[in-house]
Amino acid sequence: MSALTPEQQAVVDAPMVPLCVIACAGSGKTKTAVQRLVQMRRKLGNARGRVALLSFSNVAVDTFRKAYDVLARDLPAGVGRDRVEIDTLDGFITSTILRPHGHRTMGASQAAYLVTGGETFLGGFTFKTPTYPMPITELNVALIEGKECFYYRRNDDLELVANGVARDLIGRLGKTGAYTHDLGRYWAYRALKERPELLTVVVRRYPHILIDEAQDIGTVHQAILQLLIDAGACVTLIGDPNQGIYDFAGADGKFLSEYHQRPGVLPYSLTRNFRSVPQIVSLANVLSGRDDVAERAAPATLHGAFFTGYKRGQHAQLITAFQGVLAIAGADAKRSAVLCRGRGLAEEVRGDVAPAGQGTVKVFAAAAVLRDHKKDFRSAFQRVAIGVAALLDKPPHGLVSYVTQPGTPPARLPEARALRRVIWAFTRDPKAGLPSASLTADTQWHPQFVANIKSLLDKLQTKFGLTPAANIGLKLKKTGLPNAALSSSKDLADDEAALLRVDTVHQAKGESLDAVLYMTLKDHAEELLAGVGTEVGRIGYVASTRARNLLWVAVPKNALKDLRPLFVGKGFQEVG
Ligand SMILES: Nc1ncnc2c1ncn2[C@@H]1O[C@H](COP(=O)(O)OP(=O)(O)OP(=O)(O)O)[C@@H](O)[C@H]1O
Repeated sequence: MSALTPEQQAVVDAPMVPLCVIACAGSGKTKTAVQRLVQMRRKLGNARGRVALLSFSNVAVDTFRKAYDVLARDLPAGVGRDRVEIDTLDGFITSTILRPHGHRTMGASQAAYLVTGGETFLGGFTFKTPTYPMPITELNVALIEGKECFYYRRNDDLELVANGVARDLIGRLGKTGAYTHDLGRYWAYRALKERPELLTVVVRRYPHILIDEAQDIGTVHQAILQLLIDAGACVTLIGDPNQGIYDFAGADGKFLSEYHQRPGVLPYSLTRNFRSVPQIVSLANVLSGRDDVAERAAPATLHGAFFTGYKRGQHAQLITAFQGVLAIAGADAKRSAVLCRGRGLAEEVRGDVAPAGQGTVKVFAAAAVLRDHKKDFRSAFQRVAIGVAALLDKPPHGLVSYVTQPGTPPARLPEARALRRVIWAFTRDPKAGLPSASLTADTQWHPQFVANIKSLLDKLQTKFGLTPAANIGLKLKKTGLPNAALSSSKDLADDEAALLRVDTVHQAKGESLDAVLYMTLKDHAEELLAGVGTEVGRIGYVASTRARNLLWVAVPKNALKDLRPLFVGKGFQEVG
């Protein structure tokens, strides 16, 4: 494992008191938190009491558990290395408070159990709204300055439910022992608040609690933590307030950002970004008003932050262009993504995504399979265009999309139509162009392909002035091709199925991606450019900071004129 930086080490070695660690994107919070856990365990020796390391997603918990298993092997014998609890915050609340003790507060005769909405008996648990009755699974709780507040969501708005009505309904359901995700936290809070002896037991068992991604702590979580803190728990928070994207759940990041103001809490910060190239770290600094440092040097391949326009309903053209650039930037399509602010847009875009390959020769090999096996000439052509662009030295921006999409090419690419004809001819011709997928891939298909693609590249140079890339020999290596007919290769069939992933930003939280295409509507882009003051701004910030090498922000074409100066002002370059 790589060495810790001095600022990471300072967090790990800090005294055994509550810490507030404010960290930038890509700063290695995971590594720091798990090393801190090991160090705490080491310092505690055989003392009774467990240390809890809590986060918000199962993926994060899994990563923590694996890392702890490895690191804990170095703990000296006799140290209570098993006295740790690694879980989600909700998992911890459920297993330590709600399941064993919740039923008493709920007035139930059996242990508390989760309901998710499909249970038939829930039909009797609804609340009135101005339109139609809502099921109790839609009822949410917040605790604002110690006061309970009940609400449900209608589209993007929060609608309040009268306290008396909500309490009555929750109480009735509670008597059956059932709780929903949201109500589970509420009952756990009430159990701790109403039974001081229970609070004492929990704090004695968990005197130290570390919380990662602490910007996501919601209001009921906060109230539970406050009770634990008041009863003597030593709580450390690690997170990035600029990545708080659960405002709607009452998590506005303030609990984290103001935590250091409390007496006895020591402030720490992590300011070195290990994930992104310097250009993307600079952009993140401009957006967040921070001054973080890029640990990585700029690579020789295409990288940085770009913006471009797209026509509504024509996502395919944009995504094809992005895929063309992925190959040029050496980004792995499987570790890249198209990200959207909301689920609706993600679904709309998902319908349009073209297949992605891996490595330039594989792009062509997959094209041959698509043509000969699936008779899908269009996709084969698209693949060939992507592959050809990847073999050129600085291909003109937008080359792939202008070659593959019908329509008038721009003035700066007058040759796009003629190029289209040449690449089509190559795609269709198994003799002088893309060899047949029925040939043995490594011994027959590959040599013929290399000869034909080289003569295509010669033609592109003499006719269109397009120069082949310098490392062409390397790019045309046959690595990964099987000693069997191409069309029988399972690997390639899998590649064909592999789509460039389209997700919401929320789904990509915590990830590192080679390249990100953040697909926006005008207001999403405006808020991204305005910084991290709003939730949509922070969603844009999270999307941008997932990118290791390449970030494209796409806006509807009709918004481009208004937004161009703003993008340029923040340091983005325009695609093409
Ligand atoms: N000291 C270090 N030396 C080298 N690489 C490191 C170091 N610390 C962290 N990293 C690497 O930095 C990358 C980012 O780390 P991580 O995913 O934990 O970031 P993060 O702080 O959780 O980011 P975000 O909040 O943006 O999701 C990982 O690839 C990790 O291995």
